[in-house]
Amino acid sequence: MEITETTEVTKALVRRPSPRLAEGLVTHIERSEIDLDLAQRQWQDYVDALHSQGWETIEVEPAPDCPDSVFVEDAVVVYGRTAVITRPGADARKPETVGAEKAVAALGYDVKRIEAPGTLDGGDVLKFGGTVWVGLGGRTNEEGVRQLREHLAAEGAETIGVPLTKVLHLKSAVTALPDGTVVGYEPLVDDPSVWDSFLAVPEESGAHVVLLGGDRILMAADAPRSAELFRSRGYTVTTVDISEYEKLEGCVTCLSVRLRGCPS
Ligand SMILES: NC(=O)NCCC[C@H](N)C(=O)O
Repeated sequence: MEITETTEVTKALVRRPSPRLAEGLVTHIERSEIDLDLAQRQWQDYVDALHSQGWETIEVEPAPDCPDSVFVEDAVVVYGRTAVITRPGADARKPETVGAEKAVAALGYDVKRIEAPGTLDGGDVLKFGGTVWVGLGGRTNEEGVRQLREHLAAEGAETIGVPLTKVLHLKSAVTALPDGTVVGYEPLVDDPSVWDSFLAVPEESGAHVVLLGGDRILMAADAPRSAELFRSRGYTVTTVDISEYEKLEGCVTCLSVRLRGCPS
């Protein structure tokens, strides 16, 4: 879709992949070999796709010693003027928050933190229409949800914990279309009845959409039938190949943090 001059420019945080990417964690799938060169090209294509859709990207300082740091969404949850620095459930990922905090503080966000014994990964946090659903699975615990609820209540959000047993993060299972319909690949969704409006998609990565503004969405290239389903509902779909990140249980959602209403 052509971007007109009147399209709102929105910002997104991204973080370039670590040279140690291949050492990233895998939990629910078998480890397979990562092609680092290809991963770097795919990351650049992802960033280029955001630019082509009118987004400005801001790079969080690289964390070369953190293999999973490219999955920047897990380190910070942004809601309105509040940025909640997470406390990732996997110890290897805890140092990633340092750079994320610098980035959001520099942008003028009101910075809050998840403190021990709370744990929370940003990939577990699905926000839509004033409600925040948080997956309670391997990475996020009840105390993490309680602290997030407290931080986001000040922004008027209602935060709800939901069960998560089949995939790494809540947003590995479900995301929301621009009209609020929650999309998920049913074999991997614990309880679709949590959402009033749920649409089953035919492919696992069809469950992952990034909202680009208006009727535009970004999704992975390996879910063509889901893309067709979204097009038939009137959405304009951009696709990116993120195969190397999927080998580490990453999705399109976790490679950026979209900053609508950024303070600066
Ligand atoms: N939000 C996300 O879906 N993040 C993906 C994180 C993948 C990484 N290998 C991890 O296990 O933490």
